[in-house]
Amino acid sequence: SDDGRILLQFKATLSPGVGGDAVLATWVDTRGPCIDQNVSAWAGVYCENGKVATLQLESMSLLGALDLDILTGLPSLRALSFSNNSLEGGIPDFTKLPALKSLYLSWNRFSGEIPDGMFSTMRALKKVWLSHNNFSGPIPTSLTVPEKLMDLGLDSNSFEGHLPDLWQPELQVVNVSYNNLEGPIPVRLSNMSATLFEGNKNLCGPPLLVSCNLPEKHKLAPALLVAIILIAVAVLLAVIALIVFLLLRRRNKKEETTVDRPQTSTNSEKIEHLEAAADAELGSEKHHGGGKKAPKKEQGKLSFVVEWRRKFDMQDLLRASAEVLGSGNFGSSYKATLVDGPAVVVKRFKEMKGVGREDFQEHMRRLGRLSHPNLLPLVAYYYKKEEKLLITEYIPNGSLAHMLHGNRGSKLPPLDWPTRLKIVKGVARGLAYLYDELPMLTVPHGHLKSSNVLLSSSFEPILTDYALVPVMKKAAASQVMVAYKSPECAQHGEPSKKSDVWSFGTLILEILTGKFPADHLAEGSAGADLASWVNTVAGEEGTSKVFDKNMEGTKDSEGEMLKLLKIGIACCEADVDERWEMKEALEKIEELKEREGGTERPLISSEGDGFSSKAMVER
Ligand SMILES: Nc1ncnc2c1ncn2[C@@H]1O[C@H](COP(=O)(O)OP(=O)(O)OP(=O)(O)O)[C@@H](O)[C@H]1O
Repeated sequence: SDDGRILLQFKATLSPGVGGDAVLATWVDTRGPCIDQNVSAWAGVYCENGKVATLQLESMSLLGALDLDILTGLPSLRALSFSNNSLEGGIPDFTKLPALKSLYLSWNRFSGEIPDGMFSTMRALKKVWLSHNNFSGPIPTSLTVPEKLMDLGLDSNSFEGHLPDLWQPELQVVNVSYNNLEGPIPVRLSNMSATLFEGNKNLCGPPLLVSCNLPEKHKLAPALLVAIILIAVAVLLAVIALIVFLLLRRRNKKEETTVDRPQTSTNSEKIEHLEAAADAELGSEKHHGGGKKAPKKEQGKLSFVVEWRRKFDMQDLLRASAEVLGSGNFGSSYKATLVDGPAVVVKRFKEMKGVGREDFQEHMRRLGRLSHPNLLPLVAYYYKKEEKLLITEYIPNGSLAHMLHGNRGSKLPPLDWPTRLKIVKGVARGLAYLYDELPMLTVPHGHLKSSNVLLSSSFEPILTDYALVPVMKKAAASQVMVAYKSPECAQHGEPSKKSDVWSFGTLILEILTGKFPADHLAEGSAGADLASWVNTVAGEEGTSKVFDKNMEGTKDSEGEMLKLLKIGIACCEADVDERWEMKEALEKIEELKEREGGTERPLISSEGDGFSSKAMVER
């Protein structure tokens, strides 16, 4: 095909580093990239209506300069991402692709000035991410031309001069932090979060706390100033009254829904949800008369992000025997055993309303590309405006939460020290991988807790529910993770790059003490987290009193256990600046050893181990 030929020419211009060549190895000239209307056989290439629409070549260690000229032969191309590579040279010339909607060049080594008029013909652009490069010079003023612009990331470069008024009606994020900008922040940008502007030595004015020292002649006459203040106060009061009114109304509504929906889902509820989804699917097909318009028809289908052993569709899921696994903060999970097939887990999300189809799809593809032994791979997703499902493999051994807290009275032996250490190491490796692969996310995991750590038959930990913050409603994202939530999230709702480190620290302490973090929150007062408990008990009664009494295999390993305890406490450092980075925590953990010369615990077989996933109760 034409698209295939062009992409192969483009491939010849790329130089991938270690690992990246595996992706490009799937680009081979047999049938071209778009095997079906909307499916591509080439990794990183996504098709719509049989034409290449998206190129997402992220984290492939691509080197050298980027030449986009060949891509002008792909008229349906709408999104380009080269994030997290080692590309260098000046900004690639994308102006010959005027239909582009998204351009991601973050986390590379691009440098030099960007021509001021470069964006003046790019009217379709919605997302422009140039963060974490070495761009310099002024911010191009033509960035005000794309009037649908929603996200603009210019942070962590060396842009200098004044910040132009980049305001646009659709603009949601404009991040210019960590540059060399100066002067006042344009008034229309002043209601955005201060973190988007920090790290510039000479930027001033709201939302930053630094006021601009205007020259004398610009200072306002005192009477005028008083009038302005009075008006501002009046407006503020009106806004507060409106917010209180809206909040009260929302709370009333919320109370109604909580009464309506009991915490634990029933099987019939699952059927209802899945049926609703399928109805919607069939409905849309009926509606569009057998699919004259292909993009509409695709809406109700499962989209696979990985080549899976056996493909299935919505109908197969409905025919599958189902079992409710639980209902968490994000939504409910069901185990569906496909007719003559494996079991999968269907997770239905309730807090993803309002996330656009393109954003959702783009992020799911990003997740589909991840591959690490300690991460549960995403298999497929289902997108409808009112219904979002994620499908993963079913892991029969249950979760760490279940092994640590749910096995009293059952025949399962408590986890011994070498197994606990193995779990901590695996979690650390999975997290570090997420940090490497998704540097564009502030919180790469975002939902780490013991019920989201599943265990393989050899007790290798498998993380789930990761990297979903970008597709959550903002309010929902900051509400979840109650017991593992870092102080900066709990108090200011401002997550940092180290927020996952806090959750990880809490998890380490949970693994060592056998205590459930939420039990400590229940005790009430501020600072009532697991780390504070550990600190208090260790101080008053000695560290040996902290460890889980049921933990075996600890002979001759007290020194190593104590080191891990200290690592857990260091990760739970309240001061974000003092707290370790993920990388540092991983390095320290890799150095730890289990007891030498001891006997290995017998492994529990993965089949018929006598506990049903139904019993996985969250306390
Ligand atoms: N792929 C899976 N295989 C086996 N068990 C799973 C799988 N995914 C989740 N579970 C288990 O099913 C139960 C419910 O999971 P779910 O993710 O819905 O809720 P949660 O993890 O308790 O809360 P949250 O929604 O906040 O993540 C948990 O005990 C979890 O360990």
